[in-house]
Amino acid sequence: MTLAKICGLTDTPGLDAALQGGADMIGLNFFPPSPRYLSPEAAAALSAHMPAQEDGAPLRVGLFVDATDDAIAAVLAAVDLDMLQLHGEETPERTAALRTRFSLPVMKVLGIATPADLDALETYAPVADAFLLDAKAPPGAPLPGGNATTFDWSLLSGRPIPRPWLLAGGLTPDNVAEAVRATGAPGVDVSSGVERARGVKDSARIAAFLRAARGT
Ligand SMILES: O=C(O)c1ccccc1N[C@@H]1O[C@H](COP(=O)(O)O)[C@@H](O)[C@H]1O
Repeated sequence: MTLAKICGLTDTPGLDAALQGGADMIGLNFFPPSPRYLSPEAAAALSAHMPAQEDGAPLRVGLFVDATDDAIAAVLAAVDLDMLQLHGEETPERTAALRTRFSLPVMKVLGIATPADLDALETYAPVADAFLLDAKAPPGAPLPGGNATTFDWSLLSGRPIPRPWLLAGGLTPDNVAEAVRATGAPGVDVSSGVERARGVKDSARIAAFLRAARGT
């Protein structure tokens, strides 16, 4: 079954929809410019609504963009995370250092627009536990992700991905089944596509996305 991550949750109705729909991972956004940003305290309050890990809770993934060690440490002092999502320009060396420093698995994000962008898979494979393949942010976009932009999925065809991976970028309840069919992605990640306004999650769209992803 296709794994599903709901990213950028900010409130309990959205979290409840993700839990009830059987999300495998939830994303907490710690990039201050994002409309989905959570302070460490807000993330801790939201996380308190999650069931215990032994009761089958989804993995809590912390999204960071070129964050300092201190910023990540401040988050981890407030809320338990199961994985770090690195959505910035973190080098392989920085990725390895964060993985070691915080003893957490790391999902490195690669922005994809051309076949050459996939060459980074080999560079990061020794230091990343998983990959997230997202559309490269359009020029002038205010954020490096969360822009509701798809990329040309055919770029992935015939390209082995050397770690577990999620497909992201412009996914919605309406296109996720086709995205999985076209790419063979073992998992999918969504933020904008399950919102009713920028940064505001919609429970019905979360449920529909998870149904559609599950059906694949
Ligand atoms: O969602 C954000 O605000 C965000 C900010 C900075 C970096 C990444 C962000 N979101 C991630 O972007 C992808 C795709 O999002 P979308 O579904 O196209 O909106 C997803 O991995 C989010 O985790």
